[in-house]
Amino acid sequence: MKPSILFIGAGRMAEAIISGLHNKGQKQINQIFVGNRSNSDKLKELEDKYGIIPVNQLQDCIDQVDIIVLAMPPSEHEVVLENIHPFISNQFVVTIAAGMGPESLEKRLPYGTAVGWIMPNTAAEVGRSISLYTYGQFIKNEHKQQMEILVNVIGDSQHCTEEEIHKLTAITGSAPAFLYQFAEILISMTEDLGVERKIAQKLVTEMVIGSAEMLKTGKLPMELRDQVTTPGGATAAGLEVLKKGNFDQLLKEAVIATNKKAKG
Ligand SMILES: NC(=O)C1=CN([C@@H]2O[C@H](COP(=O)(O)OP(=O)(O)OC[C@H]3O[C@@H](n4cnc5c(N)ncnc54)[C@H](O)[C@@H]3O)[C@@H](O)[C@H]2O)C=CC1
Ligand SMILES: O=C(O)[C@@H]1CCC=N1
Repeated sequence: MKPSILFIGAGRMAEAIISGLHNKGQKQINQIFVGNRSNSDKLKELEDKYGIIPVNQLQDCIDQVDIIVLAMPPSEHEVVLENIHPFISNQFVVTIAAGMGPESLEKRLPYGTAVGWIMPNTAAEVGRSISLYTYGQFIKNEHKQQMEILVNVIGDSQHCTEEEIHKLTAITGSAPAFLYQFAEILISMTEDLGVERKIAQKLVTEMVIGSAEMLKTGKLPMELRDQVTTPGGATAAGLEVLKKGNFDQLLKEAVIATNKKAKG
């Protein structure tokens, strides 16, 4: 039987997964219910775009669903799990929140509840997330199939341990923001050189896409960097500035700070 899903939280990440289910998962799922803390306009928008069923009282629909996706901020998990606890029978409860692994879900749900954790990224919006996922201890085959539906409609995926996801949250979940920061600076500098914003954005975007395609060939980043860096040439002068400014160390510190904050 095709599973029905309840999303709790109707933000950016929930919409990206709902959109993926709408576009690619229609044949594999039954109904999608969505509940939000506030903002009924957002639920109406999702209803119009994807045909979801808006939910006012979560407890009214929990017994109609097979999967519950927790798509609200990590800080809201405690209260939401306490509220839904009495209504959980045999639903598969999956969180997408940073720092909220299966262990913390199991502690807050009835003993024996099947739980999972997905760490997606915002490229889910275009079906290109690399999503990390893991399970709790009460998982059955049907839950693995349900997890596959969720991760496959938003891109590629990698099964990990809970501990690995804690450590990799910065790398696959947050580092897109680091890359966008990098792009923003280059675009802004290009504009400062007198290039129109639209063109500047195109130049930097195509440079990033081309570089990503090169990485996909399987060549090592070091090898690709060396290909760009003519000995004694222009790029070497730029890389030297990054080295002197401790770019490597700064990036490492950003990763460590992100994971520290995510784990709470
Ligand atoms: N944005 C990102 O790149 C990623 C986000 N995540 C996780 O996804 C989750 C959602 O993040 P975003 O979609 O970016 O945030 P968002 O701010 O766009 O969405 C959060 C949604 O949760 C709702 N909400 C808040 N408290 C609630 C409650 N008590 N009950 C029901 N709904 C409630 C809000 O109204 C909002 O619709 C977070 O837990 C975050 O850690 C995970 C990976 C990447
Ligand atoms: O910033 C955050 O907390 C979330 C987790 C990974 C990406 N965004």
